[in-house]
Amino acid sequence: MTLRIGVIGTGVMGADHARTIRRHVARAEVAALCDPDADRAGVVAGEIAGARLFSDPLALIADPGIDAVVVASPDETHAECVLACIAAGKPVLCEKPLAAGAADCLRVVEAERAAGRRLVQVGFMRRFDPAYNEMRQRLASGDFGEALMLHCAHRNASVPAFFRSLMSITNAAVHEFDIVRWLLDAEIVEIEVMKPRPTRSSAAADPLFIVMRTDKDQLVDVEIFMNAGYGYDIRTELVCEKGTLTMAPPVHAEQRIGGTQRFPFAPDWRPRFAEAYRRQMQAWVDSIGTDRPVGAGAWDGLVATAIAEAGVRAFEEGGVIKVALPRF
Ligand SMILES: NC(=O)c1ccc[n+]([C@@H]2O[C@H](COP(=O)([O-])OP(=O)(O)OC[C@H]3O[C@@H](n4cnc5c(N)ncnc54)[C@H](O)[C@@H]3O)[C@@H](O)[C@H]2O)c1
Ligand SMILES: O[C@H]1[C@H](O)[C@@H](O)[C@H](O)[C@@H](O)[C@H]1O
Repeated sequence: MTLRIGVIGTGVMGADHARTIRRHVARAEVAALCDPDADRAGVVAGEIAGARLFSDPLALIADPGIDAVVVASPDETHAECVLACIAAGKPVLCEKPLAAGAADCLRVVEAERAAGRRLVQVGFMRRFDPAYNEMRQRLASGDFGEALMLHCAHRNASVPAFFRSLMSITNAAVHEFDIVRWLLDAEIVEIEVMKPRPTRSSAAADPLFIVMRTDKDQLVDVEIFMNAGYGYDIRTELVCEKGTLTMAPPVHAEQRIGGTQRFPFAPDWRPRFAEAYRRQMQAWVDSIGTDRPVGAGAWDGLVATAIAEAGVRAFEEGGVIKVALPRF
């Protein structure tokens, strides 16, 4: 049976997800697209035969011709859409962050628990990235001993148009908050956010330097640089007792020309994580109707946003802030 997916938001990521489903995902089709910007939705619809157009996300979610939903609208719209999916009993793959704040994430966690089954997956696609998976497998092999420290850098060529200053923590670094927990199989317990001299190419506080401690006493640092200029670059180095694991940038064609050797960088995240987006979408589709959920769930979405909120406090107040999580 073909899963009929409705995609909410047809901007950069919604369009990318719709194209990924159409080109690369088996047993699924894009049955509907929704965006208040009819021109944007129309461009994507032009590439996908038979996709119906909606302007109201709640109408798309309620439509009997839709089996499952991808939410790729702005962060502050996620919670309402995901809660409506849970109420309609429809599986939803929601882009990160699960919601703009931890209180809304908690509403989602509670609604899913009340529904009694897993319906929510959060689009922390790095969990499906081949490079991160290899690092995790090698760590699990035991050959490297225990992980002690993790160095991360998250650099964008330029800041996305919709960004406000601390979205570098709530929208960008939230990827590291999730992948660090997944990679180290540990919880982040405290966070500090330092501000070096800011770049002159941005009005916002950029870059930021984040230091976290896990419940296994490991230290993690994350450089977040939203206006790095040269390209999209995600770096990770895991320091263990017996060796290190460094994520190599996926280069498709290393260049040697004019007496130089070049490693080209993509302008944004789509080429870097294309395989992760594809694997994430196929795994989500395949998991629907089974009792084997994949990827990050609503609780993971809540934890990542709770760490982000502690990070925002650390930025504003200075010093080390403990991460507070609700208990059930
Ligand atoms: N996983 C990733 O790597 C990744 C990358 C980029 C963005 N994102 C996330 O994806 C989401 C979308 O980001 P983007 O870069 O595509 O933004 P975008 O601004 O390019 O697109 C957002 C689209 O949503 C539409 N929209 C606004 N309100 C809406 C509503 N209520 N219902 C339906 N559509 C609505 C807008 O008109 C726009 O077309 C964000 O939550 C962002 O954090 C994730
Ligand atoms: O919203 C985007 C997206 O989540 C990317 O994956 C991330 O690397 C960017 O920093 C962020 O701006």
